[in-house]
Amino acid sequence: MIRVGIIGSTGYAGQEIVRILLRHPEAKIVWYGSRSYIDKRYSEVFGNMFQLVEDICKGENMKELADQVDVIFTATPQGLCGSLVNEEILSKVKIVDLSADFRIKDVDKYEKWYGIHHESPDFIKEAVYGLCEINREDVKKARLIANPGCFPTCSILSVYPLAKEGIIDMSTVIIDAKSGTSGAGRGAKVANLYCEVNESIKAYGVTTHRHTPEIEDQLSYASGEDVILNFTPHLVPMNRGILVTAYASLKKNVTYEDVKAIYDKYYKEEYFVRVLDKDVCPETRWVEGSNFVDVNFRIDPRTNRVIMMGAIDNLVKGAAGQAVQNMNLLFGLPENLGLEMPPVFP
Ligand SMILES: NC(=O)C1=CN([C@@H]2O[C@H](COP(=O)(O)OP(=O)(O)OC[C@H]3O[C@@H](n4cnc5c(N)ncnc54)[C@H](OP(=O)(O)O)[C@@H]3O)[C@@H](O)[C@H]2O)C=CC1
Ligand SMILES: CC(=O)N[C@@H](CCC(=O)OP(=O)(O)O)C(=O)O
Repeated sequence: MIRVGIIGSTGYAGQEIVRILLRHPEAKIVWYGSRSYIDKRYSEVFGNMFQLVEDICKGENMKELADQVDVIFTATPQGLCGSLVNEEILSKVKIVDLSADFRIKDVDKYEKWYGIHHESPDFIKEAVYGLCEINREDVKKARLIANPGCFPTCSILSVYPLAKEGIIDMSTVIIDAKSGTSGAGRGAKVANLYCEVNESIKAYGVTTHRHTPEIEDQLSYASGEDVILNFTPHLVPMNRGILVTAYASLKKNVTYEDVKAIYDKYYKEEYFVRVLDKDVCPETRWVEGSNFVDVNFRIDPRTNRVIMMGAIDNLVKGAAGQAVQNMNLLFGLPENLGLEMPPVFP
């Protein structure tokens, strides 16, 4: 049995790890970490866990935790995992970090986009970017996983096959994305109050969103080019879900069948990536509560562009589900163990 500690178990991403691992046959949570609810019963914080979790929330104590568990999930704000990691800890325990601290290889770029000082830059090189569909073999050998961001997960998986095969002009890529409000976390912020969000949609972080360099880096590795792109997220009045619509100019004449064959080449064997039938557009409602990524595309012959689309649940494939997928690989388990829940609807 894998012993699990979760730092940040009382946040949206952390509670989703709890929900998933309660049904995982090979994992047991032994540390429910919190900052604000220390000594409170976990089920007092989340009523859905009443009579399911009897544990009491504990403060963050990395040293003690590393002696008691096999893997630590850090579902905490940017900068925290970076301040906790060191050689002693990593020699005892594996870490799956849900924040962005180890996702961007260039520390100056990280510090510029996130506006914080990185406290353990020496470990950035070793960290593996945990997008399992692309980096599976490296994840298996890792000690420290940088769990991808929610927008990047959906954006990269939507565009990756065509970037990798070189059939799109990477200088023309535009990614338009929408997210439900759980993407912003459980902390109280005026911008996320019901009246501020309900019945409205807005773009935010236009030209400055911190997921831009993460997406650019990964699509640069895929295409072999230095990718610079436009990424514009929008906040929509729903709890969960991310929808990506990405645009790029085609470098050559291709048919539906040509492009479909490329998506199939990369994703046919991928349990969690569902390439939808012709002309079916991904919808967040069809992936909610699941670890699936639904993708599809359409060619627009009038503009010679391809439109690439994807949908995920930001808390599952965009955070906790992907983190558990990484845990499974780290411990030599089947990748989809404990993650086979179908989407919920309605
Ligand atoms: N929400 C999402 O869709 C996604 C989130 N992520 C990433 O996951 C991480 C968590 O996000 P999310 O769950 O949304 O955020 P929340 O604000 O909902 O939760 C943050 C968690 O971190 C804990 N925490 C905050 N500061 C500290 C500290 N100094 N020491 C220990 N624990 C602390 C909080 O504890 P307490 O509640 O006790 O105060 C809480 O459990 C972030 O890095 C985020 O970027 C990644 C992908 C998607
Ligand atoms: C709606 C909303 O506010 N979403 C968040 C997504 C943050 C997130 O998921 O953070 P990671 O970088 O760890 O993926 C945002 O745009 O900042």
